[in-house]
Amino acid sequence: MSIAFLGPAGTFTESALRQIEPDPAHHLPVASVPAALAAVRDGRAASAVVPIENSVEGGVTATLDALAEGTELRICAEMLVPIRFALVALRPMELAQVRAVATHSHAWAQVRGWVQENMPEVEYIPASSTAAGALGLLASGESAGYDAAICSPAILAAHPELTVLADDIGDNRAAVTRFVQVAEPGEQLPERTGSDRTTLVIPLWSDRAGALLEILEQFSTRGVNLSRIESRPTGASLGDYFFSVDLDGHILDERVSEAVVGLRRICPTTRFLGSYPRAEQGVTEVEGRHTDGAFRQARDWVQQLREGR
Ligand SMILES: O=C(O)C(=O)C[C@]1(C(=O)O)C=C[C@@H](O)C=C1
Repeated sequence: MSIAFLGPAGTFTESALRQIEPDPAHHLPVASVPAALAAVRDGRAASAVVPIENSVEGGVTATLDALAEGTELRICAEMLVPIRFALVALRPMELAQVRAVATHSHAWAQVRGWVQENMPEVEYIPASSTAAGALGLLASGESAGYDAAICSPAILAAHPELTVLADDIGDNRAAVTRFVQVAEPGEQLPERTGSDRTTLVIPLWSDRAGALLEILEQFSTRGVNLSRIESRPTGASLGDYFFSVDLDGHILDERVSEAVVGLRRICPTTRFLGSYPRAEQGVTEVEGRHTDGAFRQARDWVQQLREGR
């Protein structure tokens, strides 16, 4: 079965997808992140690849929100894609001649400085993806409603008829986006590698003082490092938030499972979105008192006490 992704071909998401499935015959392009997750939920796709975090813009809110609601899905893999943007048009033109430019909102946010400096008067036209903006130019020409698009230079391989007006225009040249592959729960958990990530959704169950501290303590007392924590409105009412959290470690690590038990006791609607290998190389450092062995030893000791020994 195919893998759904934010299409069309030529998006950064497609570059991420190619890392795990190079054959386009197995790719199912869709128009949005919620549509990609819906394709998994209704069985049209075996899994989906969606962006989750950008090193410049932070969490991809469309993904965080769509994973936090609806039936539970599980992240089973992650991929990193270096982000480089090109400004393309149908013909060579001066930057001053460009009146409107289309791209994805996340891409727009990452070229703001360059645009301000080089095309301060240009109008921004939102597109469902970077590739959709570029292909819209090719499909509709002058009547597209814009005369340039900001997209991945990868699109030029399939569409050499596009003219590059400017390349490498990102405000941060080291920008990277992290993508995740998401499937239905029920598949086996990805194996523990020693360099894993776990993603959780934690609805803030109370707005009393110290509620967030109580959540964080579950992790800190077990030596679990959080690599991302973001609050998102649930949409139910003002002040009603959930936290989207990434932590270093696997649910099969004792320190992580103990932290999740503690969390679930104080926040019974905590959602587990999966444990999966980190894309970056390296091993998660764990202090002696937080290793699996230390947890087991302490538990065995308590067990003996409970047995009256
Ligand atoms: O529009 C695309 O090409 C995408 O794959 C989406 C997306 C995103 O949503 O962040 C992916 C990476 C870039 O940071 C910009 C846009």
